[in-house]
Amino acid sequence: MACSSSIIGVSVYHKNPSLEQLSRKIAAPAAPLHLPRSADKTHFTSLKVTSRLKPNSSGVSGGSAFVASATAAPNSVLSENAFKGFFDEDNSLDDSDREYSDESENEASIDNDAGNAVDDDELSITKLGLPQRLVQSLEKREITRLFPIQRAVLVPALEGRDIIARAKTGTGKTLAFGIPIIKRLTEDDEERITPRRGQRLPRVLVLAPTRELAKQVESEIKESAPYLSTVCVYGGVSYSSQQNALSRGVDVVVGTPGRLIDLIDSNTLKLGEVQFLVLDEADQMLAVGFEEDVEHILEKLPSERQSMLFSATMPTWVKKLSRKYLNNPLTIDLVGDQDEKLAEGIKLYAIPTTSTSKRTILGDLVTVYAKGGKTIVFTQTKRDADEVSLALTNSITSEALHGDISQHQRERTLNGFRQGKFTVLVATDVASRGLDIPNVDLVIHYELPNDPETFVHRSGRTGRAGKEGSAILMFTNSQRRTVRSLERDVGCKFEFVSPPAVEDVLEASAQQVVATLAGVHRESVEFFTPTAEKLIEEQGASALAAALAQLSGFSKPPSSRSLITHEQGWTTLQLTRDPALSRGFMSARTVTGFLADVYATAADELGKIHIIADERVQGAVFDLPEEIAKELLTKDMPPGNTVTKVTKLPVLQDDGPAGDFYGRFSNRERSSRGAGSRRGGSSGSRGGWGGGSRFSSDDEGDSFRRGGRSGGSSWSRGGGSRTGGGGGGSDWLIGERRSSRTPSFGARGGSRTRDSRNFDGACFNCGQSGHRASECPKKRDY
Ligand SMILES: Nc1ncnc2c1ncn2[C@@H]1O[C@H](COP(=O)(O)OP(=O)(O)OP(=O)(O)O)[C@@H](O)[C@H]1O
Repeated sequence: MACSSSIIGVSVYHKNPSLEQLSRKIAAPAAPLHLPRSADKTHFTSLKVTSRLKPNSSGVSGGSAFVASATAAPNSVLSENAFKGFFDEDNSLDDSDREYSDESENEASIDNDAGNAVDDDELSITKLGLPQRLVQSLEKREITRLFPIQRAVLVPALEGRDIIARAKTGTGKTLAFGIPIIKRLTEDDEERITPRRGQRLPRVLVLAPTRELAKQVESEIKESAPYLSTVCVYGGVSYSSQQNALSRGVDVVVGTPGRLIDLIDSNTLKLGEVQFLVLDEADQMLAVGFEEDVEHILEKLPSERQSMLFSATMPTWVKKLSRKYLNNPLTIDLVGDQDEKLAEGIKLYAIPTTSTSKRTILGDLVTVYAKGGKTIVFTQTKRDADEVSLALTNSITSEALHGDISQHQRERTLNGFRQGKFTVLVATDVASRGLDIPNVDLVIHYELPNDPETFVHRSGRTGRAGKEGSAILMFTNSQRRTVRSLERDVGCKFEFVSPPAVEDVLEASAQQVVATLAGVHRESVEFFTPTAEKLIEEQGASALAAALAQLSGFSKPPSSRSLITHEQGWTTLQLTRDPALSRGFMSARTVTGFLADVYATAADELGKIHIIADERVQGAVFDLPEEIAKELLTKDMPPGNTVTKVTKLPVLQDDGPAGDFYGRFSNRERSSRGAGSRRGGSSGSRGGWGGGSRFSSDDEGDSFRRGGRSGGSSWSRGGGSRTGGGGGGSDWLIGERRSSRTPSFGARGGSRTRDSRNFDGACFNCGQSGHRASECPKKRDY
């Protein structure tokens, strides 16, 4: 688990000045506190809990609300922006708070770590006094025990309290409000002498920021209480079916603000009997510009009602909304101020890329990390979502989802994804909030999210309901600092990894193919068995290997790929020198000089160079075109020098330039894009890996190799620069400087004169400047 887990508290506070004061002011009876055992493991590692028992007016057995003090978090921006100081402007408990607080007869603090027994039964839905019909439908869905947020909300909700709540993604917030509301409606109906029939008006209104979320809430409520009439209304589809459904009589209306207003204003939706209001993802309402609409709707609701607001953060508008429209709300915060904001079970990786290489490696990430399961890739723009999805489709089934896609198509796409008709959904942040798609194994942040909350919500599409998943953040060097702040803000740690090596992709592909074999029909297997037996007899295991390669899409061997630039057709090699046999320090120039002496063609074709950070190692990694790298590896090396092919990059010096580096050099970086002539390597039918078309780089320009190198990235040695002097200054800028100073050596493909008169670099052999190692007076025999 990449994210560290620390204290998670359940904070229940009235207009509280601080959690500590709260602990004193809202004290609790010394009643046994029942916390979920599972919560101990998965949601709470350390919990300072104060419990408070209300008279059992709720009808819930063992009805205890719990109050916990989470230790203040100095480092959590998310929390700070969210709930911290929510009630700062009103630091004292008002009369109603006191009244509520005083209802307790006993007061006690219970330290859960001190060993309070947790009663498993407490969370069992059969022990909560819920209506039998509700219990049955929940059990049918394999929901047998409450999740912590559901447990925390249940009692105060049943007591009629207004509630503001926050919990991590995928932890069951929908049923947190759903269960108490359904219980109240169900019991209300059961107690009626004359049943509500015909044109009954809605008793519950749920507001959601997106159509997808609204539909999801609708289906969660419908599945839990099929006997209630639940209608979902949202824009982008015709009014008539929604109008008809409302006119037939309804118990619960779930909707997005725009369409709700239309229906209210046309008098189709009447809110006069609404008893429960739920605002789901309230902060997101603000983000998508629904503030006015939401307020307009809230104004139309009966003042006698119970309101519950779920929000990940507490921007000013949401605070204002709570003050204006909620009645003395109880705040339940299961995230806490100093903890990681991500659900447990989400493993986090970060991968350094460039804007070009991310396209190249995306498919491989999906292959290696999702292992054939479902993946959601998040992009910043709709255009990117379309393009990335299209490019992926060459090798992996994929669809795009964003706001420009028609509502019908969005639903079709989501259904197809849910049903596993395709495995990769490429989406903008329209899908980052609330979407509950079971068994998403991998989330890829193709672009950095705009803020920590978005990161949490995107990542939270995996690892839901206690399951495991992975999230990968792709970032460029200029974004390295942002990644670090993200770690601080979210309270998590990334595992920094390199893009998958060719071998990893092959292995993962093979495993996926093998997994699919189990699904081949027995009769088909029988039909092919004689041929298989004959093949095995003739060719042994290689026949099966060939079949696996073909099925994996690798009928031809894939070309290698640079570990530095991720460019196809390049190989990354490592040069290591024995310090006892060499002088001076390793620099880019050293590499150039070394190659010039050992294999001049390699020096000509040299790509990027990085020096290894470990000071005990005199070494560098560098890129060469695949064939030239192979050739170099056959050459005799001078004593004390080793050249090897690397599959994983060592830690490199100056691993990332300062944040403004790409600002200054961004044009150069862009001009160096493209796989150029190395594209179209030798990959098989897989559609691009190595063949350049898994993510064809055509649209990215073509300048890197041919002629473009000298103007390439400032991280690359410019074309032909090997003979340039470039004394002093950063190694990384050498190529560029030299190519302008010594043009005769710059143009690749042109005649390359090895003229020592122009050599002002250092000798690889003795370290003196002005001559090459081959001309070194102290030349060793090798
Ligand atoms: N008590 C439970 N036991 C088992 N599964 C549950 C339970 N409660 C909810 N679930 C399931 O967990 C999944 C996540 O629930 P839900 O979508 O309500 O989470 P959420 O907290 O609203 O997530 P998000 O913050 O991403 O919107 C759903 O598939 C839901 O059916």
